[in-house]
Amino acid sequence: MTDPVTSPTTDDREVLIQVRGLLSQFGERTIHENLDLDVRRGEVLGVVGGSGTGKTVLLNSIIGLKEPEGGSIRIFDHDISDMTKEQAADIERRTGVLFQQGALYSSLSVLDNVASPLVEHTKMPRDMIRELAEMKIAMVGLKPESHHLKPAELSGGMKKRVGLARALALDPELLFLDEPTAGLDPIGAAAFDDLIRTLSDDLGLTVFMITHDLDSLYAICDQVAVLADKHVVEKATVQELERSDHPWIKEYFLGPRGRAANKAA
Ligand SMILES: Nc1ncnc2c1ncn2[C@@H]1O[C@H](COP(=O)(O)OP(=O)(O)OP(=O)(O)O)[C@@H](O)[C@H]1O
Repeated sequence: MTDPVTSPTTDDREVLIQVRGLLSQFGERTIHENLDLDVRRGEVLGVVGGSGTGKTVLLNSIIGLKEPEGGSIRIFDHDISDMTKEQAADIERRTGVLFQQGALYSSLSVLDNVASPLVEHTKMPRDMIRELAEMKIAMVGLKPESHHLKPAELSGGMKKRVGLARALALDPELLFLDEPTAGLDPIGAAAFDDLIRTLSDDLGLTVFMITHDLDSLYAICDQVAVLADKHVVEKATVQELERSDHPWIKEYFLGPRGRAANKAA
């Protein structure tokens, strides 16, 4: 089995996220126990696991929305349990998040949604904020006609793109995506995969992406972390995982859907 922490052993890129011995609980229920994970700069990491294995709880723990019951999490080399307000704000600025449901402000236009992190975190003049927001909207492939639309007037794919534009508003180094292609048709999902890969290549982004979408793993992920048995059982390339002996991984990659995704890749 591949060691989730040290694989690949020759990789000396900076570790942007380091999780050690994570313990996550809700009341009596333990979701994570002894979970270790490293995410290195420039990596596009897919996070997979059965439903309810704690992928979103892991994301929320890393970005500080859920306090761990034990273990440590370092992000940009800061221990998240021991940060000043300034350090926390700095990390927030360097991090973009696309939540599963997009989490757009329903009363704000597309332009104002994308501008909102710039308004909150910078002192830039209004004109400059507008210009930057327009740039991000173009970057995710949306036309200027979308600027004044409200979220209720957008398709699922457009909402995801607006959420992504907002996540990119502050030029983050690290991007978290929670099931970005869920709910998209296969063509929309493939287009979104391409967009994420292009952005990560062009901007040198490090990506932490929760997904159930095997096509996305094959299309864009350098590494895949598998959550099972309350921890990361393997972190490796998809090609390495195809040879894993772990029963869930075997079923996932070598079952009918896995074989189809492999063929298509
Ligand atoms: N706020 C909460 N209070 C109590 N239990 C919670 C809370 N948030 C999550 N859980 C539980 O933690 C477990 C892991 O949830 P999580 O959403 O991380 O799973 P997941 O792997 O992302 O699942 P899916 O693939 O279905 O989205 C689930 O059993 C869920 O019910």
